[in-house]
Amino acid sequence: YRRRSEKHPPGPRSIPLFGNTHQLNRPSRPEYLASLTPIHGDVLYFSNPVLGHSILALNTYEAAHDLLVQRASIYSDRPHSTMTLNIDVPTEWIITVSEQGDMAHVGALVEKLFHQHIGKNAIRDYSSAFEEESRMLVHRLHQKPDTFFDQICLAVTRIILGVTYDYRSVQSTSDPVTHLEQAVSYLVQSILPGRFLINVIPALKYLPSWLPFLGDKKLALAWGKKSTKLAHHISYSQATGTAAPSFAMSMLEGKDTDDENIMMWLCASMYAGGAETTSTTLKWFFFAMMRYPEAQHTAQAEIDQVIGDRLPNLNDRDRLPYVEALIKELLRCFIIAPTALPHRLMEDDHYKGYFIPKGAMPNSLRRIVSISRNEEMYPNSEEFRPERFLEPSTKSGEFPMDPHKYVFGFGRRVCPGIDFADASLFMNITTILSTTSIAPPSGTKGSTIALPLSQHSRYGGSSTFLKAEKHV
Ligand code: HEM
Repeated sequence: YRRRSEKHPPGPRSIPLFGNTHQLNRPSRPEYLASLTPIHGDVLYFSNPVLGHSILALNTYEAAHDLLVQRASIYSDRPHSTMTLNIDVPTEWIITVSEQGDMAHVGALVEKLFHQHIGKNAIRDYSSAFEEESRMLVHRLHQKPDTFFDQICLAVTRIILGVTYDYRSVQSTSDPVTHLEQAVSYLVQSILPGRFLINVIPALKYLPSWLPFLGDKKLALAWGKKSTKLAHHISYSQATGTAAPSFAMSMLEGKDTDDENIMMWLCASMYAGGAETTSTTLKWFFFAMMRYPEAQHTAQAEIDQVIGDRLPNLNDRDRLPYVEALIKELLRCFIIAPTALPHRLMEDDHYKGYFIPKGAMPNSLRRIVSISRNEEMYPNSEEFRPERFLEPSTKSGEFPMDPHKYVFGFGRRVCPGIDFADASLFMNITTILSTTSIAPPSGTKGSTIALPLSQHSRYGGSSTFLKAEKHV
């Protein structure tokens, strides 16, 4: 009775009994949410009273910080996903979606081991690997510039598998290991709140998949076949990489856990969390350099002046403020995880006078994108302008917020690979810029990249990238 009489945050009109979570199940979800914000404000609520399923969209940095960071102790769970379990994703993949309750000890291990092995201090240990891989990438790019998509995937795969398993045998873009990102994309889609009916009504998994409304189950089975096939390659690489120091090796030798399943989860999470995210950001980098040649030239001039003829290394970072600003602008403009991963509220809560029930998913629906397009913080936010991070933003007199503060998520589930990703982006971008000019394919004009920034980058993500790629 209490729960019914309390007021939830505002949201669109709901259907009696069934609420309105079904309204989110549409391909144009970000656009739909954007259209609701001016009407209902920055915290939107969607619910399904019958199934006890509710989703909270947080569209400002303040709201995301207040709930996911300040109240992290109750907002750090992950929702259960029947779709994920049903697609038969091998258990190694599930760490990123594990609920805190029964997996609390794993959550603590994630924090400890990732921090220890890929945190700020540990990155220095891998500096030569980052440098070597970025140089090899440039070498391959110069030989086959038209295959840059594949070469980026190969470079990112090699560095992650190298650091994780000391597995360095992936030599070519035809090695199926470089395409594991497909499995990751299935996993990410399978946990999106409201995306699949089977996540809302788990019992549907017991019904035969030929029933007309069970498309989700059929899809899950089809995805499952593909993911399992791809994930076998991870086990293969794990079996071969044992001699030299690596993330896997130090876990095998350490005393933190002797549960091999957990070790596998943690290792696979490195790839699951780090591969597609980093490679998609690098692909957007190529796009940005073609579309904004002036930013490319300014960065190259800075590198030439500061570094001269030698190749860059991680120690050069502090002396390259424009390159640093360019990476921030890349992360801000091309949000590759626009809705991040969903969190789950572990007990009833109140925020700004509204009641939020236990189990609600304060998903980052649109929050990351909407924060990055805040006009007060980033005037002319649709423009790609690295300079904005080198000067105070005109209205507030302060420097604009560093996108690292929101692009990698919030609170206890914040991306543990943030320093790793940052080092990898810096090394690849600086090495490419110091040796290579990026231009649209010869025979075409720069203007053939017809899409204005706003149309293809607003909602980011790799699928959006693929749409943009066709136009390029
Ligand atoms: C540009 C690169 C990257 C971006 C934009 C990114 C972004 C994110 C985001 C938004 C989340 C969800 C945070 C939340 O729920 O609040 C996440 C989680 C995660 N990321 Fe990253 N990430 C990147 C690179 C990496 C790398 C390089 C690794 C590892 C080597 C990694 C490992 C992970 C893991 C394991 C999680 C799950 C953490 C958990 O559930 O507790 N990520 N990342």
